Amino acid sequence: MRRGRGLHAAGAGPERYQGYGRGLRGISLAVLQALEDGLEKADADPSVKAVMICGENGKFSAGADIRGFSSPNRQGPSLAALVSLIESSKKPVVAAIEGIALGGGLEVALGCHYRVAHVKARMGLPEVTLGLLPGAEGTQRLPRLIGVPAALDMITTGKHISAHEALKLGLVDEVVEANTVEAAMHLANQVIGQPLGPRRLSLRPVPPLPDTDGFLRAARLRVRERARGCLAPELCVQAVRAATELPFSAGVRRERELFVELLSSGQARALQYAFFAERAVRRWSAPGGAASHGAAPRPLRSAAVIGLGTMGRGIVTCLVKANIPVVALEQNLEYLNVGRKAVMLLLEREAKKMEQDAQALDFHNPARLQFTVDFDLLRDVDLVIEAVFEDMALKKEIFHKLSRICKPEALLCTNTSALDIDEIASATSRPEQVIGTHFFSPAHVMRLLEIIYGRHTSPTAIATAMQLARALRKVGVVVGNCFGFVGNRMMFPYVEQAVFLLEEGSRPEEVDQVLEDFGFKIGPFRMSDLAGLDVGWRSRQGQGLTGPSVPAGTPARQRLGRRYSPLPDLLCESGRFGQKSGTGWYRYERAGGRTATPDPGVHSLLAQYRHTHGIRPRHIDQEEILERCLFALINEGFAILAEGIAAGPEHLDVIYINGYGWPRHRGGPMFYAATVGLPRVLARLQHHSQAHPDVPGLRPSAFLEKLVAMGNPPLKEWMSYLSQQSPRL
Ligand SMILES: CCCCCCC/C=C/C(=O)SCCNC(=O)CCNC(=O)[C@H](O)C(C)(C)COP(=O)(O)OP(=O)(O)OC[C@H]1O[C@@H](n2cnc3c(N)ncnc32)[C@H](O)[C@@H]1OP(=O)(O)O
Repeated sequence: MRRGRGLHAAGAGPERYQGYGRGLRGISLAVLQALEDGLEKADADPSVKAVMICGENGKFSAGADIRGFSSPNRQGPSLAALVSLIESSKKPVVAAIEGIALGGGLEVALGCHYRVAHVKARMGLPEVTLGLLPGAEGTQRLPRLIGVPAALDMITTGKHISAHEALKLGLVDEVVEANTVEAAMHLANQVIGQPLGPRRLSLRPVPPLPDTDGFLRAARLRVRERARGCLAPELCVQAVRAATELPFSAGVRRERELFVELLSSGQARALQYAFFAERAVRRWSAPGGAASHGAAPRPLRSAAVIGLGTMGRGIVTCLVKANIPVVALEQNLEYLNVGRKAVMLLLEREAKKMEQDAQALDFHNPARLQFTVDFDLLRDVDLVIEAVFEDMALKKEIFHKLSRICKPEALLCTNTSALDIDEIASATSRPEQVIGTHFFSPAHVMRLLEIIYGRHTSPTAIATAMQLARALRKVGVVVGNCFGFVGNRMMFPYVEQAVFLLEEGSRPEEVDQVLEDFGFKIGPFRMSDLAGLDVGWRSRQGQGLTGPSVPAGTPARQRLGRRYSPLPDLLCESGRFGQKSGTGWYRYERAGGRTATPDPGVHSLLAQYRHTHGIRPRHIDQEEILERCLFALINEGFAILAEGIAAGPEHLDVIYINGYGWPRHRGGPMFYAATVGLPRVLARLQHHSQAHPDVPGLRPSAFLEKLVAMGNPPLKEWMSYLSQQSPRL
């Protein structure tokens, strides 16, 4: 609720109370105080017959100030008390909901006796995504208004719903296309004198279900399954259960207890950190001095995608969904037809998911989506995304062609997960226009877009790529150019450590279980099977780590002077490529099957391998599995920060949460390291590297050592301890 239009009284002439804070920054104490004062004044003033509450600048409220939850000095009027005050007003109170009513904002609206929403308004209780629950009595009022199933869905998912959905659910009384404030005032005038008792949600019973207990038990299991290890969804279910079992006031007490439990959990802090980290990475800077505030993006009115394999298809789909006309190009008609069919299938599915907006996709219209084998059609596009397979020579050939054909200002993007952006750019006459855009599979689903600048990439190109991320509704993170960039570079030591653990005595399913219990969606071996073991195999062959180019006489477990595990290569040599072939680190019901079963074939392969190399298997406990995998990944993160490849630890965390299945309620790997404490991370790495001196990835990074020596400063200060960042732009 914002200054100027915070609270209006309707009836004997509208009256205005001022002094309300800044809506999108959350409801401040000043807003709470002003609303309380305004309501008391309105109740005491006989000339005021009804009250209308609205926001400023077309936004009702984004809810409580999230930064306030971690402030130790939270004092002043409480939001819950204000909501009760609104509900108990003797004069009808109408909420005029424009823009957004989220969290505490929606709870204020639930305290009102009537709610009018603008047709474009969106409403929700997203507290669960911040590790909390709607603690201003929302878990008690919403089920009374819209019933347990719909309320539980909103509260446990935090999803935003449209005004039309809200009307269908009975959350709002009216949806208007014109002036919401006037419509609310009109309604307020109409209801003057009508009894308010039935409109006070705290006095209503919760609509009964045939088997409320069974419904809530099933819901609890569902949320546990959906958000493994995450507390908030489960406590949300408990709060709604309280609404069904207790009188309103006791339910509110229970809600408060659960809220306090969540607030003091580390998970709320981690989730709120993730919220702000995702916003912080929008402000990018690169070591040469280029930064988001000084760079304007170019318009993105049309795009082309080269290569219609798995990645290209997903990228075309997200461009079409973002309303950007696309030219999709393949090398020959045969591949083009296969790609076209696959893209159309994806778009049909997306259209079905979007239901009423499906028409808007309009993907049968050639002006929106065109398939071709003719490079000439790329002449006028604003943006090209090359998504062919990871072959440097092929990519360079394509970029050479693009630099001859495309208009000079076109942004030339390469979708690569590891290759050198500078080398690709060197094939063009305009390296300042070349940038890496690393999409994650499936590209139309995954939220992350890693944006990699090369030595010559211009600030305008970076700004335009960030704009692309926003248009595609993705989280764009700008990083520097190195092998594997940020995400994959940190992933290598994690997976490598997991494989060393197999050599020493673990089984794939044991390692996966530990990491899945930690909260990863899938462990490293299931993940490798899903991605296809042949992908890494080809890459290692290209690097000369396996295959015929390995010099004769190279020891089986040594490469380039360091320990190497050939286990993944052995699997591939025996035709185990993961899900696609029906066998990998696990066995599947058929080629292309998805149900992983521990495979005795892999167990005997491991036993044989250990025997061949004289390794005596040992029992490896969960703590060692977790520490060696996670701390190796985090250790690489510190090296990346020290090299200036990323502007801060938030970047690494946002990449891991959005692209690699890192559990959001643990805040990202670098936040996790800060939670564990850097001295402990360092001590455990030292311990493991002493125990396994030849295993790579465990020797602590110099930056981690430095931070510990400097007294373990808080995460937001880490970067100030780097003496110098390597200029990369
Ligand atoms: C016993 C004690 C009981 C206490 C009970 C308290 C119960 C109430 C709890 C709550 O209300 S928790 C908050 C619930 N609200 C939210 O989760 C909304 C969060 N915000 C958003 O989802 C989005 O910001 C938006 C509102 C949908 C707008 O998205 P958009 O992309 O347009 O803008 P952003 O870049 O995301 O935001 C702009 C700017 O505003 C900051 N911000 C937004 N909401 C809040 C907030 N609630 N608190 C503090 N700051 C907020 C956001 O960080 C951005 O800041 P900058 O990056 O520009 O600095």
